[in-house]
Amino acid sequence: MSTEQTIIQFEQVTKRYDDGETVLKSVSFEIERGKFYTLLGPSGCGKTTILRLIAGFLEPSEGEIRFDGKVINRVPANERLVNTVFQDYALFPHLNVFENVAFGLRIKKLKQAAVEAKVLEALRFVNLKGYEKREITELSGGQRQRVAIARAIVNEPEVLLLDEPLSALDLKLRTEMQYELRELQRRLGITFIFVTHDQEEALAMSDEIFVMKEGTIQQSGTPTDIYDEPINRFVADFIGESNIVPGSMAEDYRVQFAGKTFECVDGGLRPNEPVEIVIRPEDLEITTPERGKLQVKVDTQLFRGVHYEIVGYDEAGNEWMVHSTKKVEVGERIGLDFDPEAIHVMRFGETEEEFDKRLLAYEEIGHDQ
Ligand SMILES: Nc1ncnc2c1ncn2[C@@H]1O[C@H](COP(=O)(O)OP(=O)(O)OP(=O)(O)O)[C@@H](O)[C@H]1O
Repeated sequence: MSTEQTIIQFEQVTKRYDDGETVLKSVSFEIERGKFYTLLGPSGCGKTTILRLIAGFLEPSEGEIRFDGKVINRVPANERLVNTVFQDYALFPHLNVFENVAFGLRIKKLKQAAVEAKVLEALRFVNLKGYEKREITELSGGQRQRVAIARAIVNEPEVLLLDEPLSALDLKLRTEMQYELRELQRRLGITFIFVTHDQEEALAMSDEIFVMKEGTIQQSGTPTDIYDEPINRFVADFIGESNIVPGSMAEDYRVQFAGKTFECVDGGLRPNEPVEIVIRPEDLEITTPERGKLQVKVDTQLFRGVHYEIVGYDEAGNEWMVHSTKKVEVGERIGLDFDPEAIHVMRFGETEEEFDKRLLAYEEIGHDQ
């Protein structure tokens, strides 16, 4: 359902390239004004294709793209209120910082005074005031990145598209730029659509994440929704580390796995229905074998700085990874404790729509009782 807040809408958009390959398969979503969105997924899943469709560099094969409620399938790129920051920044090496940022304004034939005012303001926004005369070759990777952003925001777009803009930076700078970009988006108040295949980056920066696989959106939601309630194995695996083990539903609030029955908070599934269980490594607590809900033999232990990463096997042969500040011994038998809330139950083959429907129906029943 589109609302006043909706700025971009994809309705069953399919994209086939000339070689016949379908790279987007009837994708529908909505983007709201003023939020930070991330398209997250492995290489080749169609993230850049979505950005290029929004920017107007590509036309959909089927379906409709709307901007502010109007269909824009055939509106040329230069008439869209959208700007793109490319992965390689695409700066002009023969122009200095000022002229790189001014480029789009000069094409629009703005007066010199207006160009100066706008360029200086854009440079101030990205903390590059005083760098106007610098050559592009005299800048660090992070500074080039900021010039590319200034060049995009100087046109006052309503939507900024960012295609893996941090991938060329080293880890430390990348983390700094994540904060800067997030902060910049808040200050500008415009919509950012950011592409990455790095799940930590997506979790840290976004209001909403679209998790993609093979030309489809598997799940969309806030970082906590997606982390805590992944709808399937692909999403659970892609976002953070998970223990995923086979099980079956006993009844509402009770699930079986590793040969035992456990209390959980999930429901709305058929009794005996086969399911997959997700428990995050940080939700498992190490205790004695007698006190633990699960008994596990430790196979490996790695020191990861803030915690130990411990991997062991239960008697049914399931692998369990635990993040703990406790040190254990390889070969030791330990107990694992966890809250019913830590168990997340996934139904095989469930789509996002079916998942939402089930949750809603289940919550409504809960309220009536
Ligand atoms: N011009 C083109 N002609 C034919 N196929 C293309 C073209 N551009 C992209 N593709 C194919 O479309 C699919 C999706 O590509 P896309 O660039 O959208 O993926 P991506 O998720 O952005 O990947 P990456 O993270 O590697 O950039 C890929 O299989 C790719 O090979």
